[in-house]
Amino acid sequence: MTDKTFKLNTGQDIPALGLGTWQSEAGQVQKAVAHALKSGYKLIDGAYCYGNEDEVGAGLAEAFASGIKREDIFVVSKVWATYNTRVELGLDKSLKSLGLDYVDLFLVHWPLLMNPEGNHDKFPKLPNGERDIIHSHSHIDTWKQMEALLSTGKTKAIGVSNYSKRYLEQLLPHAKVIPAVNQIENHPALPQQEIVNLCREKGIHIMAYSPLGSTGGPLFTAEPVVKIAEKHGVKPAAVLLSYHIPRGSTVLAKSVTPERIDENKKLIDLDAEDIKLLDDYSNKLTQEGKLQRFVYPPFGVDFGFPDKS
Ligand SMILES: NC(=O)C1=CN([C@@H]2O[C@H](COP(=O)(O)OP(=O)(O)OC[C@H]3O[C@@H](n4cnc5c(N)ncnc54)[C@H](OP(=O)(O)O)[C@@H]3O)[C@@H](O)[C@H]2O)C=CC1
Ligand SMILES: O=C[C@H](O)[C@@H](O)[C@@H](O)[C@H](O)C(=O)O
Repeated sequence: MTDKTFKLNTGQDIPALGLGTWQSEAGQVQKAVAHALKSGYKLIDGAYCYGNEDEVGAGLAEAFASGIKREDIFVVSKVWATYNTRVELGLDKSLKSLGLDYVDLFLVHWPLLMNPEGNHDKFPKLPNGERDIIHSHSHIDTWKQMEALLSTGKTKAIGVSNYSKRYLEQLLPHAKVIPAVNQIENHPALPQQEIVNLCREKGIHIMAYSPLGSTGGPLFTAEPVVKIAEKHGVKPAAVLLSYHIPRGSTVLAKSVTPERIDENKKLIDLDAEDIKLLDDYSNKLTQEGKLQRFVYPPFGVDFGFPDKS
């Protein structure tokens, strides 16, 4: 599955499968990135916020030294929320850590501004312990800065992350460049179909994050996932990752474990019966108000996600 790609609205090919690096510890992530690239992965998803782009960069360098070419891989980074009024500076910092002169895709990580002059580079806090957010900032102004990045050559494409339908509808009338991507949490327990449908209509590619349910893979025991895995003789991870391919989405799987990095490449073709089983499960959770969102940082901001609004 590592050779399958989708087309972005920029004309670029984006791999269907990528290695995630959130919470990948320094000391492990270099090896994970190098191992993934040497074993055929073509996409690495990172972010300034993850605090490990130096090690990701060391992994890239290791892969390049083994003969992998820069132009054959797709590197993603994201501007962190304290840099949403300084996106080029954010990108420069990521590029320096990664040891690259461009990324293939640069995303707005979250559509809000945390105080750039606050008491911490990434997570400024107020005296009461809440995150220090500049509520008067418009995410549309961040997007205008993102658009200006394209002429610098430091990124081939720009996109967003954690954008709800409501936020996309605010942004799109003001966008000179339609985001190439919206990276969102997506799995059968959080299909976010209204966002996926709008993105499809507007030509915005979905990158699905936390496909296994994030840390520890809590979705491995979901009933339809187990059933489909047994039917195909694969592990639940293969079902959860494969779910995204017929949806036309790129899927990001994080692992620092070489055996799992290898295992996660082995996606399967889900048949119509499997897809119906997973869709029925999603619909049931939606109707019962039991959707599961695993990544919802304590920003204290209403991002417009129906399960959280
Ligand atoms: N834009 C955004 O705001 C966000 C983006 N992301 C991106 O998406 C990526 C993936 O999402 P993430 O939240 O990390 O979680 P995932 O859903 O990818 O799950 C990762 C967890 O599953 C474990 N795991 C991986 N493969 C297997 C396997 N085959 N069998 C058993 N366990 C397995 C990993 O363990 P181990 O590593 O120990 O092997 C880790 O604990 C992130 O790393 C990041 O790049 C994620 C969240 C938010
Ligand atoms: O990409 C992964 C997530 O969005 C992560 O960057 C955030 O959850 C961050 O740790 C936070 O606490 O705000």
